[in-house]
Amino acid sequence: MLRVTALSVRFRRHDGGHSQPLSGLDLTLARGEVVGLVGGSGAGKSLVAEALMGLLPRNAEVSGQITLAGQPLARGQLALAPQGIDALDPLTRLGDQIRRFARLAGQPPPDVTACLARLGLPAPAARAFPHQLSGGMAKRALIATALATGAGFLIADEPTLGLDPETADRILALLAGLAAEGHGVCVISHDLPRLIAIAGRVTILQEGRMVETAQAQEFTGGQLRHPFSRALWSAQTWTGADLPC
Ligand SMILES: Nc1ncnc2c1ncn2[C@@H]1O[C@H](COP(=O)(O)OP(=O)(O)OP(=O)(O)O)[C@@H](O)[C@H]1O
Repeated sequence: MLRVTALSVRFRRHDGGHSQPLSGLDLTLARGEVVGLVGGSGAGKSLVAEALMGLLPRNAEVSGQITLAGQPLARGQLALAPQGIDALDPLTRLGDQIRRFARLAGQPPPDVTACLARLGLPAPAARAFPHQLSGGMAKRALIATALATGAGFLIADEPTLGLDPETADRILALLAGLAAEGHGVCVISHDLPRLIAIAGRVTILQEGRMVETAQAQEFTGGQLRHPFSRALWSAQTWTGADLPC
């Protein structure tokens, strides 16, 4: 079980002050499950991912506990498929990027074709540069590079952003499949209706603070406890049916 307790992030500013965009986040993630992380823009979702991965800049102060099976989380146990496809190296073919991720994580050379096929990507994609991939292929390529590390836990940051509904569904089904294979998968998303189709629990962030963690069925069952959670849900499921013509 990956356990995050009281995770906070503070940035020191040049003027000697500081900002604190994340305070007191608690999160658990077990192998075999998908957990969602949602919130408005700027709520701190990507910060959570970057803090867990140790990717924040030097002026960041991260506090809280991050443990896996009771021990401090070690390098290589958690992988991130970042939000932006610019995280892919624009000058390196995808197959070589997958090999590089595996090598840097101390893994044996991967079967690139199998890595691609696992994400529904065709074998020729191994020879493609990132600019030659569609948005949906690039999102899957980011997941492929993360999986090449061999980590048992994965964070996918906005894996469906900007994709058509069919491709978004396919990517979320892939992530659910990874959980079914035994990964622990945390999905950061703005797309709550799609997210609750695969996530057992969803943690809701508002302006850097966790307002609640709800079971997926609490969204559809009208049982959300916090007003912000209810507002987030109704904003995404509003159909416009009550709009006067
Ligand atoms: N390096 C940094 N220095 C200072 N503040 C930062 C830094 N990185 C992020 N922040 C701040 O942290 C807050 C949360 O940012 P974050 O990227 O985590 O939001 P988010 O919830 O992922 O938003 P979005 O859904 O728009 O991607 C923002 O106010 C942002 O300005």
